[in-house]
Amino acid sequence: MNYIAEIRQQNPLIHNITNMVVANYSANGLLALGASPIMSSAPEEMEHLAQLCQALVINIGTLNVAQVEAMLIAGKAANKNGIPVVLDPVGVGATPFRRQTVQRLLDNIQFSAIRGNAGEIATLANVDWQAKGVDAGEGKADWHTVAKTVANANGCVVSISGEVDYVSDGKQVVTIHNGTPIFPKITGSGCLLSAVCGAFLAVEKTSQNLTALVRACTAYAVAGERVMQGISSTQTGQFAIQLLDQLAILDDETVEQYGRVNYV
Ligand SMILES: Nc1ncnc2c1ncn2[C@@H]1O[C@H](COP(=O)(O)OP(=O)(O)OP(=O)(O)O)[C@@H](O)[C@H]1O
Ligand SMILES: Cc1ncsc1CCO
Ligand SMILES: [Mg+2]
Repeated sequence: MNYIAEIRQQNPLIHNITNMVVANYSANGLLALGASPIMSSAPEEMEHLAQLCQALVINIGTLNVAQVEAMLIAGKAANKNGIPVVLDPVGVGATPFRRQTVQRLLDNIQFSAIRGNAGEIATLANVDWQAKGVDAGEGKADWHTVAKTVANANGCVVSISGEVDYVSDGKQVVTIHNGTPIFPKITGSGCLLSAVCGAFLAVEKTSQNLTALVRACTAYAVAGERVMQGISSTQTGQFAIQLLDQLAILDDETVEQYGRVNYV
């Protein structure tokens, strides 16, 4: 399937319950790609939004108690309506509140995909890890096993982003060897990727969630590589802006041509 063409044609509405750092950037990134964003965390309107939207993205970056209530209502309503739900467990290892909230979300919501950096997914797999706040941090793990384990434990697709991205549905593991080390130098690059995963899942009507996630992660990393053809590795501000520009002109053929994807 040509996911990007489908997104531009269908213009899916993506509901994001996200953090205050990245709300604007994520909304602009979804618009650039050809989807439509709506950002909302009001518990009062979660059920109504589930009637209107084609995907839900839950991001725990700047949690508060009211937002957790909204996430639970929205996630359950999305499940009832058959809308895909993505979880970005931002900084889940950092505090007990984040850990407990992610556990509640996983216990009450059936996610289609979980997308996080190495530290976040290592935490979900109970791997010993030195995360640094919301950043990936340091440690060693067998990522094939971690991706599979977390996918099987939660009955969904799991994507671990980093120098290599690992995507698994619990059976297969796919590695993606695209991207640029400047990505972690801008805040919210992973949060936007999770929103982009929501847009790809929104147009995937045959439950090929592994394929949708692989294509989303490949497309996004290729867009980043194309930005770096025109700027230097210290131009983080330009990178943030021009990533939006590249998402706006990216097409499925380019992703196919430049994607370095291994099915293991
Ligand atoms: N060292 C690297 N080399 C190449 N690509 C990278 C590298 N690190 C991250 N990426 C790419 O950056 C993108 C965002 O992933 P990253 O792991 O930085 O997210 P994140 O840590 O969740 O970000 P944030 O929490 O700031 O939103 C992905 O497409 C990933 O492939
Ligand atoms: C910096 C930061 N703090 C909470 S969320 C966030 C955005 C990157 O995940
Ligand atoms: Mg992140």
